[in-house]
Amino acid sequence: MELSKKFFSLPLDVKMKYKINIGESESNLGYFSLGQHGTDYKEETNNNNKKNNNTSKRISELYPTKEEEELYDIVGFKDTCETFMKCLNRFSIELMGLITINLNLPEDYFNDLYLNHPHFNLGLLKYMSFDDDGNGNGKITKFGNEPHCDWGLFTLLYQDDVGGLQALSKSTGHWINVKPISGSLIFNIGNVMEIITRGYYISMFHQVIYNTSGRDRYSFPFFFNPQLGKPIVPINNLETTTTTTITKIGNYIKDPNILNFKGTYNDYHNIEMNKLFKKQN
Ligand SMILES: O=C(O)CCC(=O)C(=O)O
Ligand SMILES: [Fe+2]
Repeated sequence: MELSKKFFSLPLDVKMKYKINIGESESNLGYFSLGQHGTDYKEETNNNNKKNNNTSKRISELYPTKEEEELYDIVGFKDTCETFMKCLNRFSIELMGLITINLNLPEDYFNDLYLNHPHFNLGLLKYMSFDDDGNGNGKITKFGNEPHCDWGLFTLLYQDDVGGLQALSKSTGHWINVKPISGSLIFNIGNVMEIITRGYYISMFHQVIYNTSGRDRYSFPFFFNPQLGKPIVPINNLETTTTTTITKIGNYIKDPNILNFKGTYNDYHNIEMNKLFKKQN
């Protein structure tokens, strides 16, 4: 937490050295400055396990070098991010095991499909606190993070104690505050989990409200996804009771035919990336 606060307090020109490179294959990696997200009022940097799976085509560095860590007083930044990702990856694999139990599948069901080389991303997010109320022309136009569903299998999210994350209740259609609980992680189902379980688990619309709390908010989402080249394979013989009912909130459209998706995780990732860039252009 302290290192991430220090990272975000570096001068903008330093942070921009690690900026996202739109057009690269993994263009969601790196640093996004405030204002680069349309109506989202957040700063963000994303790292993944590219060193471990050797699939990254990213050219520029994602992290400050050792010398830069010394220079900017953020010694341990890269190591801490990598250790955190390693622990969350191990925990995610355990969670996939628990999911097999819940679905009455053999315990090793997901091993070859998704768990040999999972693709994961760690986001470090800062939602700066603003003085205005976020309203324009009487309606809310500003968000911390616009309503959306996460894309992959699931997300594990650490949030500080400021608050602002909300999840959409399917039964009432109202936003519910996801109150910070010290020492906890939030488990959030993503779209790919909905596809492979044929809607047994449904991905959750969530948003972060525009921060006017008087304190900057920090959160660390860890996105756990299948390997990019692996096909998304729906589980046979799974009795499903529900299907996606809510498909559009704000600017985010969740494909109403999501359960018919066929292709690799990379194909799915590209569909979502294209939606994101279309929205931003
Ligand atoms: O900051 C948060 O609490 C949520 C972040 C989030 O939803 C995301 O990055 O996908
Ligand atoms: Fe999210």
